[in-house]
Amino acid sequence: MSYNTKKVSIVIPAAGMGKRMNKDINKQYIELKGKAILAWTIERFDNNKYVDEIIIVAKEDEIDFCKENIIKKYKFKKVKDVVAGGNERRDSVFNGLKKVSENTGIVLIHDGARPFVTDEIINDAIKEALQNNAIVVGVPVKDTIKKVKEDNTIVSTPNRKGLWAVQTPQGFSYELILNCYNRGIEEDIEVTDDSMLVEYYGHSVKMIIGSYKNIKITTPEDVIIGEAFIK
Ligand SMILES: Nc1ccn([C@@H]2O[C@H](COP(=O)(O)OP(=O)(O)OP(=O)(O)O)[C@@H](O)[C@H]2O)c(=O)n1
Ligand SMILES: C[C@](O)(CO)[C@H](O)COP(=O)(O)O
Repeated sequence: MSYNTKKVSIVIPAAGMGKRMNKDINKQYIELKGKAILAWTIERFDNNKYVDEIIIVAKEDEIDFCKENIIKKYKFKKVKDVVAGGNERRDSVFNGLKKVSENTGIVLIHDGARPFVTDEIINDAIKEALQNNAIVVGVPVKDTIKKVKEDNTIVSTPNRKGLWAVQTPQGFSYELILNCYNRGIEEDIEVTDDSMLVEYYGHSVKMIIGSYKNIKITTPEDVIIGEAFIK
């Protein structure tokens, strides 16, 4: 599949500190069933028939380790480059976007810490991004969500009906996401995902269904869960 005969590129931010994991190794390199989390994640995209290139964003001091122990070890074919990340996820994604080939049509941005993404979700994200220019993957929340003040006083309880837990991949036309990132970084807009920036600049973004298994490995409990259903 191509976007008007243009490429489908993937940016995988994997340059975080993993502070909430509270381990002495970066969570991307924790192994599930003997394989690093980041390797599982990259493999999903390297094996996808529509993906043309992959850009990995790693911590500056982990680039060589990543190249040797992940990219070379697992013989990934589509990884074009491993670039240095930044202080925030936003900065890391921007560094990755700048390395994407110019003739790219669609970019999917996917957390390195989400190794459970399926080929079906990837295909759906590419297809929907082709049609809608901007999409995010998510699932309807299962718990009641409350807005709480710093003194733990409950402010409000939004209607659960319209609330979704957002995941990745998040997919965009390359021109759109690069333009929003150029502006957002320049204006120092703080975001926790990529879609926020596209929404901030007034563009419509479509939600598509992901999977409750497409979790982000964030805290130690997630490793226990992940070990159970990685495959
Ligand atoms: N400066 C950063 C921060 C995060 N990420 C990546 O973005 C994804 C989602 O971020 P998160 O789960 O928050 O990772 P960390 O920031 O490492 O976690 P923590 O907040 O616990 O430190 C991860 O794959 C992480 O490696 C990144 O590339 N660059
Ligand atoms: C992008 C994301 O995974 C969507 O849920 C999430 O916002 C990343 O947040 P983090 O704090 O960088 O893990």
